[in-house]
Amino acid sequence: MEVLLSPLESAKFIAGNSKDVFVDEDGARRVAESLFDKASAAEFGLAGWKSLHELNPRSAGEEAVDWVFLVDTLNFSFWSEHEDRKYLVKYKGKTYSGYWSLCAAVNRALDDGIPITSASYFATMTLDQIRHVFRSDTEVPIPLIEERHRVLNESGTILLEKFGGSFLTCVKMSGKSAQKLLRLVLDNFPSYRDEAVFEKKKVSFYKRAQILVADTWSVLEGKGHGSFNDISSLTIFADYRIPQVLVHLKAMKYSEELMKKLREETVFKSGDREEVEIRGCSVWCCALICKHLLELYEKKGQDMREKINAVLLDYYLWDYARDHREEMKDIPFHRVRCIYY
Ligand SMILES: Nc1nc2c(c(CN[C@H]3C=C[C@H](O)[C@@H]3O)cn2[C@@H]2O[C@H](COP(=O)(O)O)[C@@H](O)[C@H]2O)c(=O)[nH]1
Repeated sequence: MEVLLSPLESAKFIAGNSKDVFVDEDGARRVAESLFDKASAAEFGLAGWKSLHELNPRSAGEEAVDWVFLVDTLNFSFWSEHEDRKYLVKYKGKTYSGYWSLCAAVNRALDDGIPITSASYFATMTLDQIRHVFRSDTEVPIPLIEERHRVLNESGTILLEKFGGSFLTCVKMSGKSAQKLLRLVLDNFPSYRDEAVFEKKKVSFYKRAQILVADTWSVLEGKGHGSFNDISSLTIFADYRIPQVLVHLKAMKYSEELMKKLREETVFKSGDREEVEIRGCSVWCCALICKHLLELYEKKGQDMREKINAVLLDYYLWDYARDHREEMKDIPFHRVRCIYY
């Protein structure tokens, strides 16, 4: 087996050999043009991570970084088999679904005095304690509860043994490099190794590892230990929502055969060709959108490389997908049960 390709190299290779998913270059350019005015607005920037999302930590201290590590260790697989029967968590008078239900459950536990973000606690949590912390306010439990138990015990034990129980220690070791922090996470935490084989090449997505680095950058407000000088080298995070919004915005297309399988709610396995093509083409499509956006600003004599990168584009598109659920209901998302996204 040859060398493992980086997420960006993987995306380019997959998009160049994909059979059922197509990146539409003109569509990507049109999306960039539609984002032109928004890209310089506040909600597109780093500050939006806190100002737009009430469940995210307000502070930028060690406990906020630990919150990010815990949440991103569990940041996977929130989709439900039936849209009308799903895992929901009520918190401070509001009902949260999907990814936000995870954050609501974590904040509910902290309010109840459960030190859920402390490695010394989650390293040895029992399955029953996990069931209690992530209990649902419907009859539908959080998906993959046993896997969540396993990855929490595993990650907590490693954080204790190698980093004194604090993810901030790991961040400090990265020397303000996003790529070094990404490498530290991948080398030490097995559940973050999100890889596949495509056309006999080893490809990578590293969705949770990259979003962990991005959320660390965000919670530290791009300052101090979080002032990563290479944050623009990250790709978007290949989940199951970004592909949906890219198809909705006509920057990406599926073959008829694939669309039929998605509409039939086929459950794919992690590493299936269709899944790898959907994820890889999404990453490549967003790399093109970023490139076009920067070129549009350059034509206006503006260097926006500090303001526009795949992380901020991803956050914007993910929030867009959340806010336009109704308009996007005819675009199916791909279903995989896994711990990677
Ligand atoms: N590409 C990308 N995927 C993301 C996120 C987030 C939340 N993070 C940020 C959001 C606000 C704050 O700024 C957080 O930093 C969750 N997901 C993924 O989505 C899926 C859940 O979707 P739904 O079932 O609709 O809740 C699941 O695979 C989950 O892993 C992101 O930002 N980008």
